[in-house]
Amino acid sequence: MAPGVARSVSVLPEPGPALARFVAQRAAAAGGGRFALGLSGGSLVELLTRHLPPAIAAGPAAPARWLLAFCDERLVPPEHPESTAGAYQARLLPRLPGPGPRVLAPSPGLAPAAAAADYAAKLRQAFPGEDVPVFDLLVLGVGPDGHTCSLFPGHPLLQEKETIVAAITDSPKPPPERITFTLPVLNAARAVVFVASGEGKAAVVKRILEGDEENPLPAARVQPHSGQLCWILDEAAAKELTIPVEKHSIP
Ligand SMILES: O=C1O[C@H](COP(=O)(O)O)[C@@H](O)[C@H](O)[C@H]1O
Repeated sequence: MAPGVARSVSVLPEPGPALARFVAQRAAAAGGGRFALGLSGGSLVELLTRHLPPAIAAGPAAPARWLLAFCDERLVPPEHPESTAGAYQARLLPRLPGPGPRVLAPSPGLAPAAAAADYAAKLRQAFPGEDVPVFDLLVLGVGPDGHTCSLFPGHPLLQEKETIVAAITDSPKPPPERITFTLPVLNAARAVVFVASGEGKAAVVKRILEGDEENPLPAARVQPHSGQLCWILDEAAAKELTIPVEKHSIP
């Protein structure tokens, strides 16, 4: 792990409520200012849809002050079941207290390169004066192969240092056409929280958190330059770890 990165690993019977509390706490800490939040898709959609609304209702975090963006998106119509933005807009947003967040979503119906350029332009407009958008919190998942967002092992996009949003047309995980935040955006965040559940993630979680690989997996390359890095795991995903972990608590 990169020196200077403050990392915590929490293991809980059910990560959902802990993740929701973490998001709510970071949002409340933004006080009266904007809270820039990036969400990933996959299993996180259901987790956040179920647990974030009650966590927000219980505290001072006001979604009206949020800027909500998506860390990656599959290039399918918004109503398609694989659309991350479509899933959150249909399932989570209606359950947040109004008025809801300002949402930055990729424009549908564009070819991959145009979709990436369009979303990057939206981000630059939302983060004026920042060469790389600095999110207050990015919520990331990790695939069994170690991918995060739509950054996949061995893919040239891992070397991308200039663009903030990139297009991929050969995703090994369907659908093939996607756009994704690049590592500069992920590593500029003030806080990053990874969530992984299930035995199927145990081996890759061990590789990421305990390995010291010459060619690190995408999720292992997320080392926020000056931010906080947290992992929230269930017991099955953590079962191969030998490093010290926080049991039943989040930072
Ligand atoms: O395809 C994707 O996969 C990752 C991991 O998903 P999970 O269901 O294994 O948690 C997800 O974080 C990303 O947003 C998505 O596009």
